[in-house]
Amino acid sequence: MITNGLVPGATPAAASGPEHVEEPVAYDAILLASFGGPEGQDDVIPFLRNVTRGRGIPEERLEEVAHHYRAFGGVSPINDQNRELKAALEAELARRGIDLPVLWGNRNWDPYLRDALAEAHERGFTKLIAVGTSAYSSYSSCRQYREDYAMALAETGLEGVIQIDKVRQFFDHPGFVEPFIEGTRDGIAELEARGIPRARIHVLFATHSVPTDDAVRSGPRDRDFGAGGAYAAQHLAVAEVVMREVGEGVGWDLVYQSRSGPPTQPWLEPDINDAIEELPAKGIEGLVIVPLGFISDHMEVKWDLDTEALETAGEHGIDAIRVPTPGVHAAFVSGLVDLVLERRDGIPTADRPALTELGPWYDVCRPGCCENVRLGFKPALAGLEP
Ligand SMILES: CC1=C(CCC(=O)O)c2cc3nc(cc4[nH]c(cc5[nH]c(cc1n2)c(C)c5CCC(=O)O)c(CCC(=O)O)c4C)C(CCC(=O)O)=C3C
Ligand SMILES: [Fe+2]
Repeated sequence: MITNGLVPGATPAAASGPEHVEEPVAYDAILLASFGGPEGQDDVIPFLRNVTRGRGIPEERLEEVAHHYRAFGGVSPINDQNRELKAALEAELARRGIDLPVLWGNRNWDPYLRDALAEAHERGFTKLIAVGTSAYSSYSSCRQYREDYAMALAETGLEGVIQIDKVRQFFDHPGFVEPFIEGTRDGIAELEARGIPRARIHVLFATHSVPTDDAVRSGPRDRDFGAGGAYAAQHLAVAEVVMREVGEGVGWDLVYQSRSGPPTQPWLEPDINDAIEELPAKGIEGLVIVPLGFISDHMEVKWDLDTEALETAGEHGIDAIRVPTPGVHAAFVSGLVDLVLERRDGIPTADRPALTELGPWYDVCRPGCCENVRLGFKPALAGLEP
């Protein structure tokens, strides 16, 4: 258990992290913002059209993804997971005596962000703090949320009436990382208990692939994070923290999953299945898959990892374990509440917990953060433009 907000031996809020804190704001409510997913077979195609409108996703890819949802009765697990997260946040807020209602709205399916804003307006709320179910920086995980907040305000005519701020990207917040540390420790221990020595165990940290064009533009325009941009750098930094804590003598890599888009468009690689195929030649017998890019066990986890990647491992004679996502882990829920409070109270950067030298991340995104050149410029909240 992390007690002081920092993993022992990990880097505290580093002087090199961004110095960027906003004034305190008396928020009226929390806006839990998520992706959304279908809740029955009839929703599958309309949902996929919502997600991919204007994106140039090939028809075959849509059919393939529709099949994943169909295999689960047309119901994405993500909605129930968000209902549970909302209830857990409410319970934690009540436990701490904090009077902040939680509203829930999605980018791509019912209940939509615009529904949550309409409810906020009815209840007389004018200052919302958004908590997105997305920890890292990239167009899909940062800017697209901010564009959709702006669009939902425009759709409801509430521009200038309701203010929406967001908590920082929380990839290196202890509440998000601790469940992965625990899961990785347990996964390695379980494989050892099955008789596999540490030298023959490998850890693959899995996250969603994104177009390399998006990856290089992730994070602020004026900071250089290397080839995969802030997106890859943040994942690598968090994976290093996890391995430093519990991975002594065990090898690891960062790998990608759920690639979409036309085959001509480069996306981040290697794919997790390709990486698994290489493991037997390296003498690996046991594999721990850490879904580092994800908050809950939604379809990308249930299908791409639990169905496909575990099958690939089995085909190659590798004993594999997929560790849990943060879900409603107590540390994660309480960390999200801490993120809201640090923002509400304007806690200085130096007092904000962050386990990597990249953070604590910005309250307000810097100019050009997480741009998408393919889709062009769209207005976004909670960032400094242009
Ligand atoms: C970085 C990232 C995250 C992690 C951050 C975060 O969590 O926000 C994420 C999460 C998710 N992605 C999800 C579902 C989908 N993503 C798609 C398409 C895409 N994802 C992309 C990126 C990401 N996606 C990208 C670059 C595309 C190409 C189209 C585009 O440029 O936007 C498509 C269309 C079909 C396809 O192309 O695969 C679907 C159905 C669900 C819901 C799962 C459920 O229902 O349980 C979740 C949580
Ligand atoms: Fe996605």
